[in-house]
Amino acid sequence: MAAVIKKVGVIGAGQMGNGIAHVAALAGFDVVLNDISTDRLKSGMATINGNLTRQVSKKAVSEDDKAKAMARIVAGERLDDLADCDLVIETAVEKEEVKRKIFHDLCAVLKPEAIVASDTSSISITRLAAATDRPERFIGIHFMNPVPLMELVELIRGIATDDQTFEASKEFVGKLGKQVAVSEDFPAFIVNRILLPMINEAIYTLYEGVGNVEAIDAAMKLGAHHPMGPLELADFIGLDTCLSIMQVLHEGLADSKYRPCPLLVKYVEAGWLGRKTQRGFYDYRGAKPIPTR
Ligand SMILES: CC(=O)CC(=O)SCCNC(=O)CCNC(=O)[C@H](O)C(C)(C)COP(=O)(O)OP(=O)(O)OC[C@H]1O[C@@H](n2cnc3c(N)ncnc32)[C@H](O)[C@@H]1OP(=O)(O)O
Ligand SMILES: NC(=O)C1=CN([C@@H]2O[C@H](COP(=O)(O)OP(=O)(O)OC[C@H]3O[C@@H](n4cnc5c(N)ncnc54)[C@H](OP(=O)(O)O)[C@@H]3O)[C@@H](O)[C@H]2O)C=CC1
Repeated sequence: MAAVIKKVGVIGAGQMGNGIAHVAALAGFDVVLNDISTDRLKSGMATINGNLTRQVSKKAVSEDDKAKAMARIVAGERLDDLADCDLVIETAVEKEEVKRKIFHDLCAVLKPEAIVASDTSSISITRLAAATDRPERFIGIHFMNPVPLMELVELIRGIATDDQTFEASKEFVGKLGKQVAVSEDFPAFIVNRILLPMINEAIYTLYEGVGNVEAIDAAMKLGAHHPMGPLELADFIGLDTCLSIMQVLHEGLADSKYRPCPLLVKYVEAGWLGRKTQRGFYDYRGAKPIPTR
């Protein structure tokens, strides 16, 4: 029988972490949101409040449900605050060494029967599971951005993930009102295996001067009916995350077709990570985004 999940811990209060806390609380789960930074925790809570307020104004959520959801989320600054969670989802930066350290420290305080999951965009679930004391209760639960709006969640089993963990995770995702796509544990899974090479190619198209930022985004929005242009989407995802995913694909599949575009590397080195730092392929500091190339 699948384990019963009532209390969910979320590690990392960035764009994915606050989105996951938002949808879990709205679905009736008790949530503990954790981050190493107190400021990030505060801004994560404020973002959830703002997004719920927007849903109330659109009549997608009632005032009462918003208040109940906010009351279900507790901000916890220490990993100890997650000790009695039934499921903990890690959504810290896309860096394997950071995630491995989190899992090591988390497992020391988390109740043994709890499930541990990662929202990683690309990193091997089997390898991350090996950094825990419970590889059989470890799984990839990969949400899409923006979490409150996107319908899909990928579920990725590591080599040791047991059936109870998979079933409990599937049931949890269903309770959030999302659809599951099951992916094998290959670099970047399904969505990012397809999406990120497209984004990387758009950056090469810019790098080689085939088109400027506006032309490339307009081409894919109007010519292929994508809701966002690939460069706008890269800024939305975060250029650091895009680069990490391309590096995992390049190293994991050892194929030069996944070589990260040098221009993407340059933007990340400049600290121009997209919307989250106010500058990427667009500059977001003014009233309207301005292309940076
Ligand atoms: C990198 C990875 O590992 C995996 C990934 O996630 S890859 C990224 C996947 N995501 C995508 O590809 C997103 C592509 N973009 C889109 O689908 C759309 O642009 C979008 C859904 C994000 C926004 O759509 P839009 O029509 O341009 O925006 P906008 O009009 O501002 O908002 C649409 C609605 O969403 C709501 N909304 C926007 N952001 C929201 C949020 N964070 N929370 C709640 N509601 C939100 C708005 O209130 C609005 O509601 P109504 O339709 O009721 O008016
Ligand atoms: N962006 C996207 O579109 C998607 C991203 N993902 C994945 O989700 C994860 C998070 O991405 P995203 O939310 O965009 O990134 P963000 O940069 O928005 O958020 C990451 C958060 O984790 C915090 N953090 C860093 N180290 C730790 C730690 N040791 N303990 C607790 N918190 C920590 C960061 O704090 P600080 O800034 O202070 O370092 C930050 O608040 C990544 O693995 C990413 O690949 C999955 C799906 C979509």
